[in-house]
Amino acid sequence: MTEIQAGKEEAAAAAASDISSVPAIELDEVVKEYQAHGEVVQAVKGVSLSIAEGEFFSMLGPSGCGKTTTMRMIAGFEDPTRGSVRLHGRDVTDVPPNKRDVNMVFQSYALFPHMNVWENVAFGLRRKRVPGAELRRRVGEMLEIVDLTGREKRRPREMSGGQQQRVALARALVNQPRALLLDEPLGALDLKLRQAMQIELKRIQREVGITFVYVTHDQNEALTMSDRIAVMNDGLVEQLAGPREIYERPATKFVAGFIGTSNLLTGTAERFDASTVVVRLGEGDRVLVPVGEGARTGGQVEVTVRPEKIRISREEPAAGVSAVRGTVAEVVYLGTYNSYAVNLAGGAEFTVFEQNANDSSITAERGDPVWLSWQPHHSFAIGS
Ligand SMILES: Nc1ncnc2c1ncn2[C@@H]1O[C@H](COP(=O)(O)OP(=O)(O)OP(=O)(O)O)[C@@H](O)[C@H]1O
Repeated sequence: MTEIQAGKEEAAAAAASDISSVPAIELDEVVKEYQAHGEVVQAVKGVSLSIAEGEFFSMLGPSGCGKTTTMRMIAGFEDPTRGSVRLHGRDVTDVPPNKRDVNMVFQSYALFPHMNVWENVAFGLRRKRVPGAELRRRVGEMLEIVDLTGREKRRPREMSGGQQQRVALARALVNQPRALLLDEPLGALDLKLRQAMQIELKRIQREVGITFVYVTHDQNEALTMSDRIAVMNDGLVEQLAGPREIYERPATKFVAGFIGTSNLLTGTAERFDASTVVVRLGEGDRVLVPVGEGARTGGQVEVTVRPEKIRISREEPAAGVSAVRGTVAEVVYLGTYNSYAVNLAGGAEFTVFEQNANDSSITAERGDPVWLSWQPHHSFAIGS
């Protein structure tokens, strides 16, 4: 037995003895290919991930990146072309959806229009012939969790979109699945309701303690609710981490661009002192990057910095910070902050956010020459 095999066996034995350490969902090198008009489309190109019991896990990415296909393979609605799916330690790759102990909630709530709220939620339990007293208790409890007590007699058409979505959620949760899969469930709601429902969903998930897997193309939604996020692009996971790390330390250019706004600079990296690398941009400008933040010396590197970390000023900043010069191309007043588009001397275009903390005056107007500066630890080199 090799050392690696021995290590794997030990880990497996440890996992088996401690039920909570068995992941709720595991995908192992999952690939999905479709045949479309004589061509093979690879919707998912090899995804491996492990979702912990009780986790709020999101799959985030642009349209067509393979999120829904990945989720449908977890649910069992699609068979992987290659790779395997495990739920709570059991290989379910060939197990049909109704035997998987997961439930799915869709954007279209698919409620029964002729049934009232109570009947909609009770439907699954009736089919399973759950006895009357237990059924009433479970439906009642679930309606309380989704905050619909008192609305039992309403029909779906007599309710708002958010309320209907909560009925759909209650209907899925009342069956006590071990994991709930949600595919853009808030997609049909307007922004205000969506935001309210995001907080609601997170609360409900905490209360019921079930693993939630959430598919969305909305970065704010994923950042608000998730314990961890898998950012997907073109059938692959580009980064898998907590919201803070995804935002503060995007692993690739794609992630940096997809989550929030980021500014990119290209330059030549040189060792400056024991703790800092300097990236020279031409035009005399330079960016400082702490050693260990990926800026390999002796070649071209790309460095990124978020718009809210940058200070815009008319005067040259003090030494010790990264500083570049530019000209203001546009200023937009957005209430809580001002957004500047700045053309840098080296050719790049930067976005800078300036909080309206003190007064509503704007530091610079269109056409003004400015300095942009930020602390070295706010920038890091980024992979392509
Ligand atoms: N049944 C199918 N036949 C052929 N191609 C498909 C099929 N289903 C999905 N695809 C393709 O696979 C890719 C991934 O689709 P998928 O629906 O998983 O993406 P998505 O990230 O969920 O996108 P969206 O946010 O638009 O739903 C797309 O290019 C899509 O056109």
